[in-house]
Amino acid sequence: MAKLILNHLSKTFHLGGTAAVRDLSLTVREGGFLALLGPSGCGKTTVLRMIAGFEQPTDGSILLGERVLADASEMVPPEHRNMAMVFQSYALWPHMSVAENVGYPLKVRGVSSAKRQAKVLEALSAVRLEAYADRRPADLSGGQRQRVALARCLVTEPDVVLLDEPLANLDRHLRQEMEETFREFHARSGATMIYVTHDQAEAMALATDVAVMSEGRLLQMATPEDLYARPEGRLVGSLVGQGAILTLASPPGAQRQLDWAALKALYEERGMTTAEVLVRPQDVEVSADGLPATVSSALFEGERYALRLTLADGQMLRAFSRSPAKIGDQVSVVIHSGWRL
Ligand SMILES: Nc1ncnc2c1ncn2[C@@H]1O[C@H](COP(=O)(O)OP(=O)(O)OP(=O)(O)O)[C@@H](O)[C@H]1O
Repeated sequence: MAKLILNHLSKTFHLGGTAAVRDLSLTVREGGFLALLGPSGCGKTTVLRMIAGFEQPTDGSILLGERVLADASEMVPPEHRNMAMVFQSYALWPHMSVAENVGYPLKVRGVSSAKRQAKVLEALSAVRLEAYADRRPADLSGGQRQRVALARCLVTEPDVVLLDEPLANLDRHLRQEMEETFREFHARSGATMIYVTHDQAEAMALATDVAVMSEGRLLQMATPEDLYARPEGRLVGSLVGQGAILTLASPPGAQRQLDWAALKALYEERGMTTAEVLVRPQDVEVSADGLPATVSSALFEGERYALRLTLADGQMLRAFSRSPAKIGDQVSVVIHSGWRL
């Protein structure tokens, strides 16, 4: 195994058309779990299909370690890349049992029946489906089918596992359960995984690294923690986690993490040049002596109220509150921390 390198990768489907992927460079470390995150149409699937070998780059190259998998002039066919792809639709054979489905890629490769059986059992136990070996896919739940698809990709011991929105068809409860399965699968297989999703919570929960894309470009790649705490630019800031973006007077210097004293001063200054500052709801304290605000919406979430607040100048903030609040309430807020985008 080795790291996967995307080097100035571009893809244009039609001559003279707009590029689906533009000059995208990133490295997925060996055994890493990368989520490709971005809105619909931003080019995530096209990146995944280029890595799998279903599309050829128009420009740039893809390398697995030292080995060039594809560039604009040549390309290693998908079956010679030792990668496995898991789709939303599972793509299981309905007429085969679970065990036969899982063992099929080995059968195609001419692996002996005894060896196949052992590998199939091992893969099924990795996704906790040993007891279902003789069932047909039609007799399984959506989550179980997805686990069969995962087991089928595990048997071939791929270097890289590619997942294209694999949980999109599942309900919320099952998604959480499957997230756990994916994490476990990643830990057990040691495979490098690349996971396409437009769901930021899913990307953050699963991956060791998240690459945020927009309009074919890579905006930022970082660990989930870093992406949340230090997003680069408005798009990443609004896509990852909850928060509100305030327009304040531009702070002097290059400092990006701003405390209450700085934020208050910048809010009141109304300078000529402005800066955008991301404020997370947990950094807003309601009922502390600070800026006057009006509650514009209050949503009871069980353990707390999620509030939208309107400041005196009309700007919006999000906050959490333990005590009940209702629309129209006048409050005072302190913003403990903000991140200059
Ligand atoms: N085979 C194709 N021929 C022409 N254009 C294509 C083709 N595949 C994708 N595109 C275009 O490339 C752009 C990126 O598509 P892609 O499917 O990679 O986006 P995505 O981020 O995966 O979106 P989604 O989340 O909706 O699947 C889109 O504008 C799409 O219309």
